Amino acid sequence: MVAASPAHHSSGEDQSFISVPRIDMSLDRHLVANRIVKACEDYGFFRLVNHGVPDHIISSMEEEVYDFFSKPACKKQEAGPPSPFGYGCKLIGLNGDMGELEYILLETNPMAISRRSLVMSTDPIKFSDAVTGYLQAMKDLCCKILDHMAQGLQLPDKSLSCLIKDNDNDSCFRVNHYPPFDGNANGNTNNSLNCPLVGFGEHCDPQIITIQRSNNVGGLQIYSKGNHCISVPPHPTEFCVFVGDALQVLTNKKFLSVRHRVLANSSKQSRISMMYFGAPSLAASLSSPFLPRRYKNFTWGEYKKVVYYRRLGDRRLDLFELSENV
Ligand SMILES: C=C1C[C@]23C[C@@]1(O)CC[C@H]2[C@@]12CC[C@H](O)[C@@](C)(C(=O)O1)[C@H]2[C@@H]3C(=O)O
Ligand SMILES: O=C(O)CCC(=O)C(=O)O
Ligand SMILES: [Fe+2]
Repeated sequence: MVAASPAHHSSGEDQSFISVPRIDMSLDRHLVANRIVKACEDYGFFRLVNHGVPDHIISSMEEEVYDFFSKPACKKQEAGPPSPFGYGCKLIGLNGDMGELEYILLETNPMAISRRSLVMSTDPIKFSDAVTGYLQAMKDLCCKILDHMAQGLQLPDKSLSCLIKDNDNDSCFRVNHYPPFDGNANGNTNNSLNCPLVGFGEHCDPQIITIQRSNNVGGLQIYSKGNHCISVPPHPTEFCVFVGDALQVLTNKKFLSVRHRVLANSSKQSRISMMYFGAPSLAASLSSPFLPRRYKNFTWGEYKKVVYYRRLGDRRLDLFELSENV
């Protein structure tokens, strides 16, 4: 059991009543661009409606996900351990972080997906079609969001989305399953203080942006600039967008990556989340057009190496900051 002791909370109370920005992508382009920029400046996070992703793309992907997670443990383990891709249970990354979840982490290139499908499903073609379809929709949506951001930030057209369109982009895809919480059946004897159980510990995503979709079960919390903890209600048709570390660097801190976590015991139902992490190629420089520069010069590949040697909750970007008077 992974209980969140008060020492792990970087925030005070849960400000559940604060509502996070909700952006309607079908509105006027200029309005959407400005709202996205404002949401990223204020929260590093927003919810997206009228995003244009067809229902059948989402439902085919979800069907495969439910099929996979309902297999017996020994079958799922054939797709693991994660290195970092593959099936994992409770252990997150290589440095001892634990959570109350199981997950699959996948590459996004179609060749890798079809290879992995062989161990993920008894119908590998159906599995790989569903994943490829979902990932293409996420890539398109990611580029659309980044184009709006570039417009709102008055950057050259496509200057952010070209990082994701690059054939060598390093985007990845994670599906998390937080099993239903049952205090007794889990042998959960040390939770008598009613401590929240951590499904996925507090962290920032390292990439440019993350596009998340969850089923209708809650648990996600984000930390606002003032370090207030905000519970994000689940929604069956919306996506959530998170600013990641790479975008913090590219915008020279105009946007800050959003710290977030998932509590596992807020419901007796299974929670599923599907996370598309949009990342540039390993060779891409993260240098910002905004001056004066707050970060050293480094590539996504250099940053990623640091990420994988660190603990989940570490503030990894601090290592790349330029001191104020340089
Ligand atoms: C503990 C870790 C897991 C992680 C790599 C890391 O060393 C630190 C960042 C973690 C994270 C968080 C966001 C994504 O879920 C993820 C895939 C990523 O890119 O960075 C995970 C990594 C992982 O699970 O391997
Ligand atoms: O399950 C969620 O909604 C968030 C998971 C998460 O933060 C991650 O996979 O990086
Ligand atoms: Fe995350």
